[in-house]
Amino acid sequence: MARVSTLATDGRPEPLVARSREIADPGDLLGLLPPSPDALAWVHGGDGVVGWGRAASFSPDGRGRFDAADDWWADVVESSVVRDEVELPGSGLVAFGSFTFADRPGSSLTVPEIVVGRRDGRCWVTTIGRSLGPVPDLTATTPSSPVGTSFADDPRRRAAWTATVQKAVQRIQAGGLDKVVLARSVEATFDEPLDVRSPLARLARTYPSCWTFHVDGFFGSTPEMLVRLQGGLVTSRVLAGTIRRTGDDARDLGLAASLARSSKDLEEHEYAVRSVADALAPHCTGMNVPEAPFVLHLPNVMHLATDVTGVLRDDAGVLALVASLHPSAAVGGTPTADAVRVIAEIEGLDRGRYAGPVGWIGASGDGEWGIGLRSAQVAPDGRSARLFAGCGIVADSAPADELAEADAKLIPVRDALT
Ligand SMILES: C=C(O[C@@H]1C=C(C(=O)O)C=C[C@H]1O)C(=O)O
Repeated sequence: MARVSTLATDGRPEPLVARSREIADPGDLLGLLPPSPDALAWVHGGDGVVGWGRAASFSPDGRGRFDAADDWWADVVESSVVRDEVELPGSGLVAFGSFTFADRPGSSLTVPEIVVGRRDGRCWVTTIGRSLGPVPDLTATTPSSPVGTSFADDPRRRAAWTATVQKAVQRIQAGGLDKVVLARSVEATFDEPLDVRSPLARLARTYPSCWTFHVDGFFGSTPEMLVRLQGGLVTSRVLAGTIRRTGDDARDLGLAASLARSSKDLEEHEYAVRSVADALAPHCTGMNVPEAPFVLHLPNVMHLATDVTGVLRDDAGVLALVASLHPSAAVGGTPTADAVRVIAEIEGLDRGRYAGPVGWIGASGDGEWGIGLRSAQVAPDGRSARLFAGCGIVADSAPADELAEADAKLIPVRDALT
């Protein structure tokens, strides 16, 4: 089932006209966003795309949501007229999107009316609509900081989650399962409706090596690239295996070395890399799957990381690759289908878009989709947000350590909201 919100009388998307023009550097991309829930963002180290307005949108749901989105996008592209004077990833016609983790309603693809992008020192603006629009005024505004944030994370909820982790450990020890990724959520409330541009700016400043995103109130800064397709090159950054930082650099280096030698973490990592490599293999030739991971250092945690690459050998667009990859073992478990069933049974949480794919697609089918981690979903009235974090549970996981790891993964959004 899917709902198309922009329809011509024949049931197809209305034709759009998109034009991208190079512009002088407009400054920080996130600073240009208007104070509106329509704001869309995907930025990484100052580069990326931001957008606003709604030229067209689509809300697919259920198991077929990726294929439905891919078909809708093909129709939009086919019926549109695109004049791209920039020809960089993210210029021309683009849609931003976010998909639910589970086969449920709540996913969306949105073609904005205005997109502003930056890549390697070049900047552009794209206007999208029923007819050719003028270049808008691009002025930065200062977002309002969150007011009166409080988090509901009492000892009872924390104990309930460690009991769930223990349950997962028992299920794994009983056989048939290697790993289950369990998540928890913490509700934040605010005295005034949240201006999401404020946490976005904080996240982008503090986590420049992550991808900072916002789609329909779902925001965060993810370190994990589910898949990027660019000019036939496929890339995925797989993360699994985590250690908390202490704030003492020398000690953290020692911890990074122990992470790279930890058989529990290496095994957990291997499951995740395998699931990505196996999902990409039918679409790729010349795949490179490094034998050993590197350690990715973030301000709050360190992860074992592997960049898997390949050359596209079929005509799949990035959404078809997303469909093959989701959910990876990094956010589901191993074997993934069984692990996802256990998650539905014991986690007791509607993940919504958390741990689902989030990113953008261009007219050629290229695009970038991260996994929606280190994230939160803002309520429609802006007065509360639900933060999410999860951990890969294996046979010898200790529930208290997993709780501490989940706390460390909540830090980016928590800090950005206070
Ligand atoms: C599930 C999350 O993170 C995932 C789980 C990891 C782990 O268990 O070590 C590491 C990175 C992510 O793939 C999260 O951040 O919520």
